[in-house]
Amino acid sequence: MTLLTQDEYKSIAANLGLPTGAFIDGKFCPAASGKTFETVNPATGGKLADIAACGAEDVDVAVEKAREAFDDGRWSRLHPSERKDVLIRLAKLMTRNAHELAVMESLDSGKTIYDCETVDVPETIHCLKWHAEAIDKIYDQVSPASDDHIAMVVREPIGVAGLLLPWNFPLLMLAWKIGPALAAGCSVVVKPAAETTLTALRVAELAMEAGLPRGVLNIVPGGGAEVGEPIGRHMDIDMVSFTGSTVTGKKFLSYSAESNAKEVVLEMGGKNPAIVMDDAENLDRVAAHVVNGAFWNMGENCSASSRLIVHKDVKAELLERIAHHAKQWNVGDPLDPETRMGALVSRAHFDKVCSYLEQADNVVLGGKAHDGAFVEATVVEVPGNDAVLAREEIFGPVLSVIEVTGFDEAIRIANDTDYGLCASIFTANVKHAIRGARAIRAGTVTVNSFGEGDITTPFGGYKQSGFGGRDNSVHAHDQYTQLKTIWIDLAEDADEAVD
Ligand SMILES: NC(=O)C1=CN([C@@H]2O[C@H](COP(=O)(O)OP(=O)(O)OC[C@H]3O[C@@H](n4cnc5c(N)ncnc54)[C@H](O)[C@@H]3O)[C@@H](O)[C@H]2O)C=CC1
Ligand code: BAL
Repeated sequence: MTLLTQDEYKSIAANLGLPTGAFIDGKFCPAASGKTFETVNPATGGKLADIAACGAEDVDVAVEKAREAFDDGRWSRLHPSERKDVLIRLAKLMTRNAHELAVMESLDSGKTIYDCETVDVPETIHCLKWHAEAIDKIYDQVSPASDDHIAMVVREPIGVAGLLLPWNFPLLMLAWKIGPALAAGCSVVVKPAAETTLTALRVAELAMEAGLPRGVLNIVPGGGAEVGEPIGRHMDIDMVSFTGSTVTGKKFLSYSAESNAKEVVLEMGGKNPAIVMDDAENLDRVAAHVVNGAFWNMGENCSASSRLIVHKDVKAELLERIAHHAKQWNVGDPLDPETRMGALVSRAHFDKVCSYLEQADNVVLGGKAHDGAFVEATVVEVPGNDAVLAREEIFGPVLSVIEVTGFDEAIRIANDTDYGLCASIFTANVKHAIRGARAIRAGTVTVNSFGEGDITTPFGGYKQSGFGGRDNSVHAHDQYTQLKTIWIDLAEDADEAVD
């Protein structure tokens, strides 16, 4: 991806046509109530657009249209390779409109244009392509039944899926959900986070241009109580896949139990440890990974390494090197391609992060907040793992440092959390690396690096970080399909028939 100049990005921003309606049955429409809500650029506080503020009535229409599309087979019963072709056309259209999508994403969320151009947009496109390419290569099975029977085990699309998105990776989380759901043949009703609705609406428009039949992809903007809960409680939605906070995620279990027992997949919060042992090689490289893990996307990342669990013998040197690397994470105008840390997503979230900064007694680095929802890369030493800053998901650029004296203590502290999304361990000792990776109760453990794996590896959490399934990889496909057994009797006579 070739980056443009700040002026060129500003010019794209000034000329953007922003989508503002709900997207239902292949077209934009106002909310049934006629209400709208403002979406703002968190870096400036300026209004970007008034978006349709939908409610339960709009969810009902979107589900009805999604169900119609699913039942008549206009998408669900296409040959998988035909679905693949449409999704690949969508990926190509997104590539053609990549700068526009990146600018829209940056304006709406405060993310840096650098990340939008180099990560969010290309990974979104890659994700859609990957699931499209996979779909005609995942085979059904014939079970090893006796000579008198043949049994087929087939995967069918689950039906209408409700997809609930967070604001920290608006495009990428859309792709993580619609990629496998649409490839599998489902119809979907998407609720973007109210803070970041624009790019999902634009993708829906591009999907129509790519040839996706109407009714298959519906986007219903609005608030959690107004749109999210009606999706969770809807009697004609077959499953929901949610990414967001643990508090809200858990509500979907009640919604499901109190409605139609729909399947629920939850990808929730994290308080992810980065363990650095005294034998870790190349502390400079380790520091670069720790800084990237803690501050990338302003720490607004469920997999952010927000707890540094470091051996006392290397702590001083590591903190020095962290300070050196953190200086490169400059705060600035998100549309400047040199900026590495943009604005937090909203004034409300900024206030929440600032309230944590106020509780920090021993700030080693940063600690300052600036108007326009900007927070510096911050490192805080905490007295132990019981400190609020070590336990709660801050979702901002704040790294809490906990000192330990040995491997077993490091693992115990790493696991002393309600969460279990990701973890990393830095050590040259192969036994510690493997024992640590096995002992840490988290869905992804990286060794000598920070990361989430990639599209080929499943992503999701243990404990209160996840429930019911995984995003990414072929396993994501499981969420959006169900298994059916077709049992065929081949017996010739009555005796064999009842065996
Ligand atoms: N793990 C993750 O990826 C994310 C974690 N968070 C954490 O959550 C905190 C709060 O951020 P929020 O935006 O409020 O996250 P949230 O978890 O409340 O929002 C996620 C999605 O759920 C919807 N929602 C909210 N309340 C709902 C309800 N009662 N019923 C149904 N749907 C509902 C939202 O509109 C949004 O689309 C953040 O400070 C951060 O700590 C936020 C976003 C992503
Ligand atoms: N890091 C991808 C998932 C999330 O932050 O919500």
